[in-house]
Amino acid sequence: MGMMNKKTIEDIDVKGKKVIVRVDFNVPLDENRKITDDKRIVGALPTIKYLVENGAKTILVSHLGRPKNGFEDKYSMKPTAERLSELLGKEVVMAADVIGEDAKAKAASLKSGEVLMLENVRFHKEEEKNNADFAKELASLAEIFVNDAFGTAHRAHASTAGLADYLPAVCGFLIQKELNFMGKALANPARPFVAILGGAKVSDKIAVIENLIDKVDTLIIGGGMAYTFLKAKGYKIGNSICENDKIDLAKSLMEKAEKKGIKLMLPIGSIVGQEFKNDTEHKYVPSDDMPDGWMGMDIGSLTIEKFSKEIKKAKTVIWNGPMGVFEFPNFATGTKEVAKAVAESGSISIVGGGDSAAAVEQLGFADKITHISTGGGASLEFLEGKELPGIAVLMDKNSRKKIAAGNWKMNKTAKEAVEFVEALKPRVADADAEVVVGVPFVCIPGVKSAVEGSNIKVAAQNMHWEEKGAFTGEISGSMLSDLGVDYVIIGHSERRQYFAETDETVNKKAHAVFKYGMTPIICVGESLTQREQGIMPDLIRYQVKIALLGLDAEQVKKLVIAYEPIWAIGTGKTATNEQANEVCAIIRETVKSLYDGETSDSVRIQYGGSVTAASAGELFSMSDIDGGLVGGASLKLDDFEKIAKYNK
Ligand SMILES: Nc1ncnc2c1ncn2[C@@H]1O[C@H](COP(=O)(O)OP(=O)(O)OP(=O)(O)O)[C@@H](O)[C@H]1O
Ligand SMILES: O=C(O)[C@H](O)COP(=O)(O)O
Repeated sequence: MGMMNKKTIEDIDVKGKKVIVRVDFNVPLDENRKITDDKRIVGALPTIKYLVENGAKTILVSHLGRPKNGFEDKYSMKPTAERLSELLGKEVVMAADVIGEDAKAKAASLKSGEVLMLENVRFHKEEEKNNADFAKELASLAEIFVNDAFGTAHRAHASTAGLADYLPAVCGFLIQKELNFMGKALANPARPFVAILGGAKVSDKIAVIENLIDKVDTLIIGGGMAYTFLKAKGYKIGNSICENDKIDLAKSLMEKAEKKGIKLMLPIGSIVGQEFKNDTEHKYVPSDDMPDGWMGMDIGSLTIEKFSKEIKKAKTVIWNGPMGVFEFPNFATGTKEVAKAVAESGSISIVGGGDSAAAVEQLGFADKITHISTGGGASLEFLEGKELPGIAVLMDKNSRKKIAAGNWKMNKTAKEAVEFVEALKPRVADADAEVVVGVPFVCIPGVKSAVEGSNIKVAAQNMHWEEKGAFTGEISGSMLSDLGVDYVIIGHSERRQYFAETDETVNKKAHAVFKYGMTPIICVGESLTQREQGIMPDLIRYQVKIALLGLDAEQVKKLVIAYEPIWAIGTGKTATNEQANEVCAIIRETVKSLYDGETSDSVRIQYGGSVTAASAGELFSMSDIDGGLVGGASLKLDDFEKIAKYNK
């Protein structure tokens, strides 16, 4: 999940800021240094245009080719700057160096909305060494680092990873797209999930197979690596490409697939040739009758039919590696037909890898593929489940720990409360969410000692803001903190409705809760009438603003805000996931407008209102919902356990 929840350029304020963007402008050039394929420059346009339109001072950095001796004109980024200028319809300033005086001067004089292209970052050998001083020099040109070069994200170089040691790091739209599609396909695929692996050698794709075999429903294996598997099954494979030292591995992978009920499909026949060249004599042979002196160079028509049938049933397809020696026209049919099947499957289709991507593009299927990865090796390593350095260094979007807080309201005697939490402890010991029980005052001492040493926190359901005095029936902060209370729920709609709680008293209480070393859970929410009148957004913003008045950013980062639509409390009527998330997002946006992005990213916002064991999982996975304030369901062991373990 970590690899997918990364901050993007939309999560950071770029206006007026110097933003260094690692792009992948490693484009092919002909002998006259003319760009023969500008798709990588085109691919970076959404990010660059966003930065220009949002007033950033954009500094682009990329490598081109493999320069070995410092500056060489043939590796200059100049042609890419000129092409980008044409595509943007505006000037792109070209620096004469990377971290030299010219680059520094031009970066310093950039105005909002302008774009500067640095020279080839690989003119400095420190780039690929990820030399810290070099990364620091490069970082000194800017205030924010955006990585939008997925193709080099598997490399820990200064411009792809080192910059993040000195600058806040987010991703651009290209990398965001890679993470969304490939990350989601691997983490939570629509099923049936079919992976198609091909290419030359098993050794190139072992890690992918081992990572995918636990995730897929069907694994289709073609290309050269299929023959190692066929040999492992006891078939003769003639002169077909084979890695004899991988036979046992192939056997164990097939056994594992069998045990896990994964369908592992191999060619049932091949187009074989006598020599490894296009115009060699070739014919069809079934896999169980491969003659000596011949080598498998493509999958046969029956296999194409079998693979295509399986692909057409898929809801998610990942494909890496051609089905045959695709670069020879006589042996390209298998790859073409598989590309066609993937394009026509209507599945969420992801194609990674140089040849596979080339196949779908050359065949005109590119627009029917959901996502064609821009990275060859990078997408392979992503599919292997590896952490890519250029992604790992980016700031996490949402590292907020979910919180499952029970609000028992006026329920359970002190004895019943202790019995309940004693039973609850083992059930939630391995919960990923923070577990809190909001108990009546009289239960606090007993519950506090019962939960000692466990992961269960204790909340009070209210508190007075004064330290002490003539407030009959009230409880002060010092009394609660003396009992070791962790959280205090304030501003609950029932207290607003029955006990004259106001936004102003909520604010006073919030300050008092912090004063005594505890953390407030501040409730806000609208009535059905207010929602129907369309005043909910302004009301929520108002309630949040008054509640937080005078609190500093550090305090707000710690506290919890609970969105509780009054019409959903105790009614069995839960807000939809979208409704709940929409309001939580309004609350987060309000916090951002009052403080800053870091504070709004840190504050936890939970939903309350008829949360159940069944609804918690999806609710808590919404982007702006960080857990739940749970009434009725928190009084039932099974339900509250399931809510606390929302993701298991
Ligand atoms: N039956 C076969 N026998 C020998 N070589 C094969 C066979 N089928 C495919 N190949 C070779 O596989 C190579 C491509 O494999 P590779 O794994 O690089 O695919 P890819 O899609 O480019 O993936 P990536 O970009 O991730 O490396 C081609 O050069 C092709 O000749
Ligand atoms: O504080 C609460 O938990 C809310 O009032 C929700 O109560 P409910 O889950 O019983 O609707």
